[in-house]
Amino acid sequence: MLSFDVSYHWHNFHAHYQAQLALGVTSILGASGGGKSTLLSLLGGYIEGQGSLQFAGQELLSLAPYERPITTLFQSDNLFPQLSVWDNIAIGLSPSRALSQAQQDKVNWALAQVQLQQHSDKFPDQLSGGQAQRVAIARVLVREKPILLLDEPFSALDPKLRSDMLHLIKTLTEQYQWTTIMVTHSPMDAILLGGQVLLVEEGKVAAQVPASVLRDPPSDSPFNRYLHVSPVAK
Ligand SMILES: Nc1ncnc2c1ncn2[C@@H]1O[C@H](COP(=O)(O)OP(=O)(O)OP(=O)(O)O)[C@@H](O)[C@H]1O
Repeated sequence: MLSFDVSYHWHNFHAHYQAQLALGVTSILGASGGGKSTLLSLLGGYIEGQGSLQFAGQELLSLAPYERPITTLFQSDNLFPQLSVWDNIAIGLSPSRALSQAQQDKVNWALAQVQLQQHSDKFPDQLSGGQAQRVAIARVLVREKPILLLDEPFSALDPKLRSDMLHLIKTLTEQYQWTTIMVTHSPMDAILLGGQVLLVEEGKVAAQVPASVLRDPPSDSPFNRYLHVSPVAK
């Protein structure tokens, strides 16, 4: 269980997020400027908030990003351009990339999980956008952190690749029992991933529902405003 009760202030933007997230996937939806990325940055430790952030009984808010049981996957720029695919994954295990045999086996295993064994000697500028994100996912795999934060990681990909990636994240989250939190602008992505959905508005968690509710929200759902569904028309 990941639970948070965190406040953050930036000029006129006053946020106070509260929620409890079970294992599995949670998507974060909400209008632009509502505070989705700010919430993710607070969880990852990239900005400083006040309050409490607990995972499996441990308080995380006072920890630096690298001390938290968290990996973040950004929209792009997840890879080091001067390192090969192999080294980009190896660096998740050791900053020096001097790996034991067991660690090398793990890199190979992660490459196989994302089906990039043939590409291990390539460099990021030789990869497609989807391949680059799969390398970043392989690094998430070897790091073995139980919480994965995704900030619109697949929005630059074409629809087929995007749905492949979402399936991969869904499968890996179930297989490794991660707590995965993804910011997205697409209700369809949230439905595809399943799990829970948070609606973030004006710096608050305005609603938390199972993703399946988005298919046909009840007439009094706060999601209607966001989805542009008129309660009268329903
Ligand atoms: N460190 C910061 N620097 C600049 N703006 C900030 C910062 N922290 C918060 N804000 C403000 O916080 C508000 C929420 O922004 P945030 O990026 O979290 O929203 P969002 O829901 O992710 O939006 P979008 O969907 O457009 O990415 C904005 O008004 C933004 O200007």
